[in-house]
Amino acid sequence: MTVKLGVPSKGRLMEKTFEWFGARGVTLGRAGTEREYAGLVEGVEGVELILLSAGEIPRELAAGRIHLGVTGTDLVREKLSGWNARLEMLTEMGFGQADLVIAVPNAWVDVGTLDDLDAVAAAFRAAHGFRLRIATKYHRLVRDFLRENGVADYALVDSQGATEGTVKNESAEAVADITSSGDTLRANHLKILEDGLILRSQATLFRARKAALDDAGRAAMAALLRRLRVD
Ligand SMILES: Nc1ncnc2c1ncn2[C@@H]1O[C@H](COP(=O)(O)OP(=O)(O)OP(=O)(O)O)[C@@H](O)[C@H]1O
Ligand SMILES: O=P(O)(O)OC[C@H]1O[C@H](OP(=O)(O)OP(=O)(O)O)[C@H](O)[C@@H]1O
Repeated sequence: MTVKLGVPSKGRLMEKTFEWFGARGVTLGRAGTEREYAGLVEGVEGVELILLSAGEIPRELAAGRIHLGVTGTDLVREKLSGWNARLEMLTEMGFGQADLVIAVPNAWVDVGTLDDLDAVAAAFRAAHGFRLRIATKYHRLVRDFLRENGVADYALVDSQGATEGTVKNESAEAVADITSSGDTLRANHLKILEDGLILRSQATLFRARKAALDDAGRAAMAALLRRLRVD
């Protein structure tokens, strides 16, 4: 039985993951064209590369359909309740660093903290007859964070991309999204609340606790982890 390794299928996470494995003597690559999601592995026996959306990797690991997977800690925490019981974090990989934050328009000069947001949210509802909208794709993490911080009078609006644009487009008043350099927030005239950091994330190698392996698979897993120096 081969060890199934799930890696993001595109963009910076895929490229950096290939580099990270390459630096440890394991060559990962695409088989065929850019649109083909089969992978190649060289330098270690018995390992199969599966290219997947970064957002699907947590669930594939939890279901035991892949044995190892690379994705952001933000996506694992968002997609899996009780993630720790289902996945084991093997190593942080030192790239894909990003912060999940709550941001509001720069023009809201009186709003700098979550308490201010809470106050504005109540006033907003009274004035407009609907709740202040926060656009995000991180529903679980944002709801938990706002509940813990006593902010209740809001509605989440689902946004699967270009989230910072929702304020200008008037489909939300605030956003909860990933920021790295801060360029996207600045370009969209948004500021992070002083206590608005929900979590810090980076690309991480995870192992599925549930995925079964036979003797040959266990030997391949041990050899791979030795090579990656995470055993
Ligand atoms: N600007 C950024 N800099 C560094 N890491 C980032 C940045 N934006 C997102 N990430 C991280 O990259 C990972 C993948 O992000 P995202 O879900 O946006 O990927 P995607 O390319 O849209 O993937 P999918 O195929 O799932 O749609 C997440 O863990 C996220 O934290
Ligand atoms: O702080 P910055 O360095 O500007 O990076 C942050 C941006 O990067 C990500 O978007 P991505 O490019 O992955 O596109 P998306 O909108 O489809 O998520 C994230 O959603 C932010 O929009």
